[in-house]
Amino acid sequence: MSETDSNPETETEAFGSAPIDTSSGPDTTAEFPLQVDGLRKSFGGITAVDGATFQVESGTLTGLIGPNGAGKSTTFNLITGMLKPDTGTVTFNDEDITGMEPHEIANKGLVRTFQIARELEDMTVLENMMLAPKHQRGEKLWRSVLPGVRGEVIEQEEELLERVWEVLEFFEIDHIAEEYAGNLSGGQRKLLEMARALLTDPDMLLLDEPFAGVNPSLEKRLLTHIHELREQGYTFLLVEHDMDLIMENCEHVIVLHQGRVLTEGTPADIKSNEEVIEAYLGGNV
Ligand SMILES: Nc1ncnc2c1ncn2[C@@H]1O[C@H](COP(=O)(O)OP(=O)(O)OP(=O)(O)O)[C@@H](O)[C@H]1O
Repeated sequence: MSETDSNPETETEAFGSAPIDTSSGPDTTAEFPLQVDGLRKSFGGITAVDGATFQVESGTLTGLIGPNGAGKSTTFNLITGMLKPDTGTVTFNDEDITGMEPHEIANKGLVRTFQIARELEDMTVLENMMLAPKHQRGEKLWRSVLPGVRGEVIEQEEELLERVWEVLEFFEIDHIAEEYAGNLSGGQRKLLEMARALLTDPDMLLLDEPFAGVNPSLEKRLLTHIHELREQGYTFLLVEHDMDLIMENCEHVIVLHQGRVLTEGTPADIKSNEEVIEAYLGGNV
């Protein structure tokens, strides 16, 4: 068992991550890269998402909240192509992406973090990074392997490796590059998940409860990285149950209730909104 796994205190090291090369950062120009319009999805008799309409402004950390069963996960799955909507549209960077496959949507720069799959637990952090799905846009890192151009392939691998280390350093997990993913603590896994997502050169990241099971010091570190990336122009949509965390970190909050947007606004607006309080208490709105 690794030192980092057995001793969570090692996660409390000081902040100060390496700067990341923004030349491969987001290149979106849309003011509202993500637009969701009239999204609806039913499962048998249950309408999970019922006409959700909202948009996310570029370069913001926007929170998507709502009581249990409000439709947050289903909305995420509809946006990222894991589910197809019954009606409604999802637009990303001014392109209609409704009904596209998850990998096509990821290739467009809209990426969600994924838990480290079981089969990746027996691989090191570095191997996990090397196996992360690569972005095809601009073919920056991962052009197809053409027979007879060995030099070019080696060059691309070196380029990828350089980028991998850059991202590992940014998330301050370069020192555990040789550690097996299965030995990581909950928080370190989350950092690796986000590092893998960043390697795909996204414009926008969808984070579904990224702080679940994360100790407070690593939570702070994750948040620091998210804010740094946001300042570099990345856009975030965050589903999170911890209301204090949402209120302290998001500049805009969208409240889902019974599959549709109940209200949205600044954290201060949301905190004092009677309808929101009632929705969370289970009252009728
Ligand atoms: N695959 C499915 N089949 C049947 N019902 C589903 C399915 N997925 C979601 N639902 C139902 O749709 C509604 C919305 O669920 P969803 O998971 O999207 O809400 P949520 O806001 O993410 O909830 P939570 O905060 O509890 O995770 C719930 O009533 C849920 O039971």
